[in-house]
Amino acid sequence: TSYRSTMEDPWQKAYDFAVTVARKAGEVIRKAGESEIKVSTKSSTVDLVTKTDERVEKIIIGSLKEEFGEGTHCFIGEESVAKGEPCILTHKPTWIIDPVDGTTNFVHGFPFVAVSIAFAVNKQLEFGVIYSCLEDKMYKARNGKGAYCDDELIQVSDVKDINKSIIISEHGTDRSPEKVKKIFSTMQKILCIPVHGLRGSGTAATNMCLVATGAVEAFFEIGIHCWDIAAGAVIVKEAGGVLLDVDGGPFDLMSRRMVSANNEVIARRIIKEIEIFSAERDDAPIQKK
Ligand SMILES: O=P([O-])([O-])O[C@@H]1[C@H](O)[C@H](O)[C@@H](O)[C@H](O)[C@H]1O
Ligand SMILES: [Mg+2]
Repeated sequence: TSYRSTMEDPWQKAYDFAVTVARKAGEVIRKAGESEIKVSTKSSTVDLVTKTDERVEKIIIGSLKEEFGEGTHCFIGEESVAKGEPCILTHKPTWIIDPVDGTTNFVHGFPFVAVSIAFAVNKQLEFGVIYSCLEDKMYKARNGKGAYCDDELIQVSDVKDINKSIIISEHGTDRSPEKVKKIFSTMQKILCIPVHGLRGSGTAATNMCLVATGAVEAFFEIGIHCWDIAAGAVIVKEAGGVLLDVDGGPFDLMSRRMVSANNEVIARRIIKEIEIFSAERDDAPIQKK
């Protein structure tokens, strides 16, 4: 019976629903990109936000609340947190949402923009859905059940030789000279290992899908947020990849930093070159004004 299957697989319905909502959200973003986009800024003059980010987050969270009930599920959404909602992962079923990952791309018409929806229970990520809406590619993965792009199983690359790899990194939105210097110093060292190439799509979510499909060997960044990487973390892991902290320790979703790679050999080789700088944790206590 459906009751029994629900009991055996309690989050399948949520997973399927997330895919539907992500597709719907992506359609809204695609349409919005066809007309004029009004841009505001957040943490810095290059940290962009648009009405579409806010509208799409409302659509996603609204649909999820309607389906799963307000009190029982928690929500961490990029634009809700920007407006002062808490960003703390508890044991409760929690949705982690980036309505528009790659807002700068969206504003400029650079063709990589993604909707990222992840779901965690007991602080463990259960599934992740990333809809790369301009390419019309639906990436998804459930814990223990493999990773897919448009219903085809995906796998990380089997390259172990760093000299034969492509690595992705991003610059983020903090442009303080000391941090930018470390970012470029790291990139220079990696480029000169040498690797085949350095890339960046402008969205962390899409970057992680590129690791998952084997198009690149690794993606790392300091300064990202949990909503940029939560869905991607499940997709990379289920595609056979690994996640680590930039210091080689275990991956921590709220730490604002991460290395995702096809295997541990590549991950640890990259980690050797990373110049770490500080980024305040996503779950740091909000400072009283
Ligand atoms: O602001 P947003 O476009 O949702 O997310 C950004 C993108 O993922 C970008 O690739 C990464 O470099 C930034 O750190 C993120 O903030
Ligand atoms: Mg983002």
